[in-house]
Amino acid sequence: MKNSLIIALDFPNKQEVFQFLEPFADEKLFLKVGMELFYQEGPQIIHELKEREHQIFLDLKLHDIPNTVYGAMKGLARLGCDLVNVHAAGGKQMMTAALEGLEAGTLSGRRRSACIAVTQLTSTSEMQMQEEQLIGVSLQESVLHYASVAKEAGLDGVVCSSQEVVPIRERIGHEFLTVTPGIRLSSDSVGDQKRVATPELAREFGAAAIVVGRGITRAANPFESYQAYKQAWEGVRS
Ligand SMILES: O=c1ccn([C@@H]2O[C@H](COP(=O)(O)O)[C@@H](O)[C@H]2O)c(=O)[nH]1
Repeated sequence: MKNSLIIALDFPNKQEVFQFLEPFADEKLFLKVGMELFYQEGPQIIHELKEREHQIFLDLKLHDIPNTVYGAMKGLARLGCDLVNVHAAGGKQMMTAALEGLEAGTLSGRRRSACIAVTQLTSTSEMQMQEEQLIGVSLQESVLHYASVAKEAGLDGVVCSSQEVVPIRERIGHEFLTVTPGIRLSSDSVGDQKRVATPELAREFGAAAIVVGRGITRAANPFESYQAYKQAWEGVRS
């Protein structure tokens, strides 16, 4: 998981996924399946990607009452994904229930999926957070608070922007995973993301993994673009 580049498969169906993956035939990738693809293709898409020996982040961002999240995670655990997630805003009890569900549903002899919590979406700016969520602290404080609650609930890490990686690692420790979307090369358009960073900057900050979607999937040459992101992300690690 550490030092991974995770490709967000934001496609409407599996035909487009497998067409996208054609040039990557020799690569074992870390792939993120989100709501768009999972709601169309269901669990079968996970089985098919795992058969090809890719690692999977199932990004469904569960957020509901603890009992419902427990049941949902128990079911998802059987898919054997490497990483799953919830929204930290669901609270500590909900996050604990998510972990309990995962543990209850993990098949014997298998490792349970790592579970992380979304703090503040990378498409949220400080002003939006304060005005729309009526949160009266800085965005960094809000992210740090959610990260601390996720740690107390026993989760393995968080989804945050690269900009919050250093304070999270200082407060919670270097083993706590920081998975960072909102990654752009300096030549890319930012789109709907607000808190962005280049792969180089994410590496310098110490992010555990970066998530890249459109910069690769919508590139004229996705394979070349993947190589460019990978080179920038891997750089020379200290
Ligand atoms: O805070 C978050 C949480 C999840 N995401 C997901 O990551 C990718 C990013 O895609 P890009 O095309 O590189 O912007 C996407 O699947 C989001 O659902 C996020 O961006 N921010």
